[in-house]
Amino acid sequence: MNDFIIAPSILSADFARLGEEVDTVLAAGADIIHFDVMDNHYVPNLTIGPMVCKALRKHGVTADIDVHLMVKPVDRMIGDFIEAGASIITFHPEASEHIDRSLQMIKDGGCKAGLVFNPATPLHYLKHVMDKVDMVLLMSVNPGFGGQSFIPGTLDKVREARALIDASGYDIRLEVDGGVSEKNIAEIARAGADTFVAGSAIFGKEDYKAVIDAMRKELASVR
Ligand SMILES: O=C(CO)[C@@H](O)[C@H](O)COP(=O)(O)O
Ligand SMILES: [Fe+2]
Repeated sequence: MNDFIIAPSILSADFARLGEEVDTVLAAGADIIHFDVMDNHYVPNLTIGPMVCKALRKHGVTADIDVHLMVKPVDRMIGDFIEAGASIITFHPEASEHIDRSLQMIKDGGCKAGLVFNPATPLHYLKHVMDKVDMVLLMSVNPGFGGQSFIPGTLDKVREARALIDASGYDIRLEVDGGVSEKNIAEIARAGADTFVAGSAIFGKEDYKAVIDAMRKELASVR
């Protein structure tokens, strides 16, 4: 895997042509696919579930699928996504009654596990589970919709999370999700992120490769 990972969010893809959209964005240079699951309960929107993940695998997608669960309760969905071919499963700690158990269920299923922090959710949920976390996902918008503006205060939180991860000694990726584009990706990387979700910035343009290339060019100036 590259040092920096670009993870297009298929929330902004054309769902009527999802398999083709995923093939196109991977051929354009994306590293992994970000898969947003919303339940109209934890967040005020409703999207896609394990059947769609499974359908993408059946379609022939071999890239990692990064499942971002915005559902409550969390645990009921974990087994279904493991079975559907998820590679990484992240969830919001406030949406789980037993964070350690949810993380362990994901790990036991052979997937990478992660916690997602909304803009106002404190990082202290990480403290006792760092050994079970492969990914920290910082939301730079409030979850529920694509196409929102990046909340600038996220940059301080990225720095704080980077310091915690480095001090832990564990191999944990730091992902940022919401309002990421070629215009701010370098600044987010400089703050310490290594994995970048971008939905509307990529799928909102005609030429996905041009956007991903522009993002890589920006990232090349960072490290
Ligand atoms: O999880 C979410 C939204 O809740 C995201 O993954 C969005 O899909 C990102 O979309 P853009 O802000 O990049 O358009
Ligand atoms: Fe997401």
